[in-house]
Amino acid sequence: MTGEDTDLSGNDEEFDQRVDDLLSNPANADNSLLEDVRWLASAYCKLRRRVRKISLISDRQQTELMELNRYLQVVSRTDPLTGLLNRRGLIERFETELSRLSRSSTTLGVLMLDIDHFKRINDHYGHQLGDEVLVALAKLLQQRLRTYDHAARWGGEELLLLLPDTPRDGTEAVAQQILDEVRALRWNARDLTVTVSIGVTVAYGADSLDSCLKRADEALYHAKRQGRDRYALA
Ligand SMILES: Nc1nc2c(ncn2[C@@H]2O[C@H](COP(=O)(O)OP(=O)(O)OP(=O)(O)O)[C@@H](O)[C@H]2O)c(=O)[nH]1
Repeated sequence: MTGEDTDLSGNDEEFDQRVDDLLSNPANADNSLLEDVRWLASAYCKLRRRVRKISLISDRQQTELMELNRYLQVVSRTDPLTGLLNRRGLIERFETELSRLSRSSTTLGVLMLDIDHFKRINDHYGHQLGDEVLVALAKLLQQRLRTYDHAARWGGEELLLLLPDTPRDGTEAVAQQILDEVRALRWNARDLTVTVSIGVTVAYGADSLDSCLKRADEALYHAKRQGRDRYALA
């Protein structure tokens, strides 16, 4: 067969042009292979379209997969009732903050907060109001804290707050403000007053997660023992 060049590799436009040239060349008019070339060129075009479609789909699937992954990352670290971080989410943030501390001279305020007599609230006003109390406290904390603070539901009625770059007096001031703001909240059940107790500690340098949690827990225990609706320091 006569053609300037029988190498059909290269880009798509070039390929199409070469096939056209081959087919329209009068010297090839009687060539018995012409039909085969026409058929192959058409099959190749169809194949090309399919490959394009498949790669578009796989790009879209990849984007969807990445979005799903991001969503799962958030959901698996969020408490469904309050929208705060869950324990897993907070542990990750805590470890990041502690590793930052080990390379700086700043301090990290840690507050472990527990609703006082929550069992009585549930028993007296019902579990649904108990849930409402948890949601309202979470909202108060989210509004109260700075954007780079971290708030989590640590357990049933226990919340944990991390205040990066916050010294002891600043951490105590936040604890006192939270106590006052929670006490001032008003509820649909008018005779209900909710208070919290807070265990406060401050992490420095090479502090470990376990030791911070232990101190915050001990401090919380003291706050409860000393009469609740207060913070204690460890
Ligand atoms: N409504 C509701 N209650 C919960 C939830 N998680 C835990 N609780 C309840 O919280 C109560 C905690 O009770 P306790 O550990 O005895 O503590 P408390 O009554 O708050 O007493 P103090 O901590 O000593 O002041 C239990 O009755 C749990 O059932 C929740 O998601 N929603």
